[in-house]
Amino acid sequence: MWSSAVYWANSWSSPMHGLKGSSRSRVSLLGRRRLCSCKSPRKILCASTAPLLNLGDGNASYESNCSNTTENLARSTSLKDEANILIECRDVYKSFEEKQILNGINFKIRQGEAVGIIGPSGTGKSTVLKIMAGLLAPDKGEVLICGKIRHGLIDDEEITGLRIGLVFQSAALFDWLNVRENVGFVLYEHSKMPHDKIAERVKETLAAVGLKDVEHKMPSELSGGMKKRVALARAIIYDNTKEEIVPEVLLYDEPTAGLDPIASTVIEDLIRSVHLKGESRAGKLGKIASYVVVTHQHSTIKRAVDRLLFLHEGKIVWEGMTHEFTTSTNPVVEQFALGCLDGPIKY
Ligand SMILES: Nc1ncnc2c1ncn2[C@@H]1O[C@H](COP(=O)(O)OP(=O)(O)OP(=O)(O)O)[C@@H](O)[C@H]1O
Repeated sequence: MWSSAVYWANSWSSPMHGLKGSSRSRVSLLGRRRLCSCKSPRKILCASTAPLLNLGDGNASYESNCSNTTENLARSTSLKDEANILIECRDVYKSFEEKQILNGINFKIRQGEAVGIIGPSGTGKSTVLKIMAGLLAPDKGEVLICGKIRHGLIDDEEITGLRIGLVFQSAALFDWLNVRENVGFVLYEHSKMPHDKIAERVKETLAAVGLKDVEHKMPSELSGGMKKRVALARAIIYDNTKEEIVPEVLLYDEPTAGLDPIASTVIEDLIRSVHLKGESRAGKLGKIASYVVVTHQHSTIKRAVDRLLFLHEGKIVWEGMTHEFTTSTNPVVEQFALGCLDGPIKY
């Protein structure tokens, strides 16, 4: 049976920011094992053994052009299909001290979906990702992983069969490790692959995100866009010597924040493309998995997302396909889409 695992696909700002108590102590165990001396926690990985994905028929191809980027996954995903729900939030509430952030949110992430979470700043989008990833527990409500209620946080032993990766917003690659060690982290920590094979996988994965000859560089020597690509490589690297690749959902928190339009396009296309490939030792293509992107950028919504959830005042107030977003007559969505000062959203 596959095991579930939540990992820090990419710890842009400190991954421990916002974590308290047991979560913090568990996550703080992340560090070098072979790369440093501490022991790794049972099921928490620092980067992904992400299955790179196909669209189910094994023949899916990805064209990185403007016209078709939002359509492929949408076609393969029927919203009426209640089967294959990978993650579900049921009536989830969360507050921080006196402040009520989530007020009973409900949504499902199905196999193969590319979902965006949008909404005003401070409305709780990152909190939703952390709850989905199991880094924060809801005060009330349930999170179901592959139909099973998750009772605890990331080290829940009961959930099997799905990996959940969280890709943080700000570039905080481990600054004491070079690019090879950062990208290969999960393989050094959690696989039996020999180091020379890991180095090969790192090289291949860096090539997949358009980088070469950077393995020996330190994060401080990289531009912001390069750091994001390195972090993406760390999120998608996987052990291809295994017979099976564990299905996975990747959660991206503002992956294009702070990038120029062209660098954003590169990342958006990478987010799409890395979900369409992947092969295990047995030559099996990776299982279709899904991803969720929290973003404020229109280009990211258009290029990297098929379905949108709009979060406002602690609730999902609108849900629809990306192309419906700009034509919605929901006043909250309309105001947000047009960037108007007048409307129900108050700043
Ligand atoms: N660990 C925490 N402790 C206390 N307050 C928190 C914590 N995490 C988040 N918050 C608060 O919860 C609210 C929602 O934060 P969150 O980061 O989820 O919003 P967001 O919608 O992702 O915001 P943005 O779009 O600006 O990134 C904010 O007011 C934030 O200050």
